[in-house]
Amino acid sequence: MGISFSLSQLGWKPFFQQQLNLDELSSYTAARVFEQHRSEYLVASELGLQRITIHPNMPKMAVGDWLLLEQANTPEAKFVKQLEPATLFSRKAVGTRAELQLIAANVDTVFIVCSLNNNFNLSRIERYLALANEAKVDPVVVLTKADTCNDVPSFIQQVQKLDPMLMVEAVNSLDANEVAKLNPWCKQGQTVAFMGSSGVGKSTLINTLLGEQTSQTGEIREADSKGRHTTTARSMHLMENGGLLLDTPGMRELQLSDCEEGVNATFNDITELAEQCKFADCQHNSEPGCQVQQAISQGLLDERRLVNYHKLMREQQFNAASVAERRASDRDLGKFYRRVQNSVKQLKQRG
Ligand SMILES: Nc1nc2c(ncn2[C@@H]2O[C@H](COP(=O)(O)OP(=O)(O)OP(=O)(O)O)[C@@H](O)[C@H]2O)c(=O)[nH]1
Ligand SMILES: [Zn+2]
Repeated sequence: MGISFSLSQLGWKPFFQQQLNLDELSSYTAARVFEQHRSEYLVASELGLQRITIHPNMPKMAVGDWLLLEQANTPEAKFVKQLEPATLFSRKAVGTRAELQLIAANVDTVFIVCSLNNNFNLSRIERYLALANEAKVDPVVVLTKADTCNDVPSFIQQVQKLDPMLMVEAVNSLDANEVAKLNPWCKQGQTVAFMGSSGVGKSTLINTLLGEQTSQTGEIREADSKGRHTTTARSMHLMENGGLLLDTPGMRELQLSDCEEGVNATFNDITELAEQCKFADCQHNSEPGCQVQQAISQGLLDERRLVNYHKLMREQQFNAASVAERRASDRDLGKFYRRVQNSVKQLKQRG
């Protein structure tokens, strides 16, 4: 097992402690999922890193999840139960069965990465904010490639206008001194993850945040994993200043689906105005007494923001509905098969 961790290093919080009774606290070991593979999880606990084989009767877990182990210090370590996650990124699987795919659990902060070049896009940032809000994870907008931009403050201001409480930082991801601006969210026991479109500099940022630690954790895992490959697609890493960095490709492909709450939270300026509209079902188009339109005409609200609010709302509804439809059509197909089987049976019985 080699390396060992303290519970606080691993991100243990009162929220998890409260889920356990005294008996469980004394008999079992709490462990956190660091890597997810097809047939096993790599988990970390006070006893170190170890592999847990996935059994069909185990609940589905994601990187970042907490679980309890029995006899954790033996090769027979047994999964006892999964703890309820404090936050969760999930998505509806595309396919015949409408399954919920768990992407990342117990993330404290998500860095919404956007570069300061022609890729800069406020509506895209709002989309990521909706996902973060739905997952109940605190967002921080990280504007990368600040070194290539000659008017950084104006971009920061534009993002800040989306929400005066929003955290925004501009960095050159290649410069560790600048990336240190993110340290307040990367302290011991804090878990961070990343969202952002391709090429904005997520990998660069991640490498800078991991610093020297990349190779160190790599070596530890190599020694531990009996020669298996050290890097993995879905994994957590320790950062130089003690935080945990969660990097999984699923985060990069997250879609808006069934996240009305997250969208509304992102646009709470609009939803608050909407409460004052004359008509309860106001669509904020050209209805009389529309407070949203009034705010736009007074220059208090960006029309782009209203357009994007409608767009994201429709998108999440559409994705959620198509999942429900898939589920319904699956059921119909199931019924059809059963009908056919029954009539075959009846025919056989008669024959
Ligand atoms: N000048 C400058 N270049 C950067 C910065 N961040 C990233 N880059 C460069 O931008 C390019 C893309 O960065 P990546 O880190 O690969 O981007 P990514 O978001 O991980 O992209 P995917 O792997 O496609 O998801 C690379 O050539 C980086 O060196 C920055 O802050 N300043
Ligand atoms: Zn209205």
